[in-house]
Amino acid sequence: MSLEYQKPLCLLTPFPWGAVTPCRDDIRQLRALSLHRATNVTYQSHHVSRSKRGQVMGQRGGFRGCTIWFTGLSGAGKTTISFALEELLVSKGLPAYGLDGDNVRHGLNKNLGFSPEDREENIRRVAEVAKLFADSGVIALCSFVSPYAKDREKARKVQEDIGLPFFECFIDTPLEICEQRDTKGLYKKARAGEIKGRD
Ligand SMILES: Nc1ncnc2c1ncn2[C@@H]1O[C@H](COP(=O)(O)OS(=O)(=O)O)[C@@H](OP(=O)(O)O)[C@H]1O
Ligand SMILES: Nc1ncnc2c1ncn2[C@@H]1O[C@H](COP(=O)(O)OP(=O)(O)O)[C@@H](O)[C@H]1O
Repeated sequence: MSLEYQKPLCLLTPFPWGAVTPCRDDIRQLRALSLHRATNVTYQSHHVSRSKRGQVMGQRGGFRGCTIWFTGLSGAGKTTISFALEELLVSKGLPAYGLDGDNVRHGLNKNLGFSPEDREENIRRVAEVAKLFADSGVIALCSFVSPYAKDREKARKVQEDIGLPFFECFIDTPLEICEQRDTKGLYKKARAGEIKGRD
């Protein structure tokens, strides 16, 4: 498959000393290119079926793989609920794993910030990871602000396209309550103009 751009990378902004830095449109194009960089790759089928995996996962037998996706404001209670559910499921012999925004951003996604583009990429990667967990028979519990419906819909599609259930759960805590909690001091910083939605 060839990947050619209709539009050339023409919007480079020169620095006074002659170096160039890509502008936002260029970054979008570069990112789109980097997301589809590999060519000549062929999907390799596994020899183990989901039901076989289900037989060896957990103490309860049967395939349980799915994704439960918690979305909501910072401070809404996503992590609390997700990790409590993880504990409950594991205590009942059901394999579960909590993938949390703060944690994933320390590792896999530590090169991403909070611009709309970075949030989109954050959710795309996590959806792919959750798909692998779910396909292996684990209940993937994802707790991410994931503010954009289109990104959550893509995450759902990634799972449902291969027959894995996906449950979206909106933690509907009002902004005023989240701001009162402000466990990380982010709302205070945002009100003070120290951080913006993109920072
Ligand atoms: N600007 C800004 N906006 C939102 N969140 C911020 C920001 N800066 C840092 N943080 C911290 O990062 C956590 C959110 O990461 P996510 O990966 O869930 O965000 S997103 O889904 O990509 O929007 C979020 O975690 P939670 O508070 O648990 O939601 C914050 O601790
Ligand atoms: N249902 C709840 N009722 C009251 N406080 C809660 C509830 N869920 C979470 N909290 C508290 O709110 C704060 C933020 O919760 P957290 O799970 O970290 O939110 P998020 O992951 O959405 O940012 C924590 O101090 C937590 O103890």
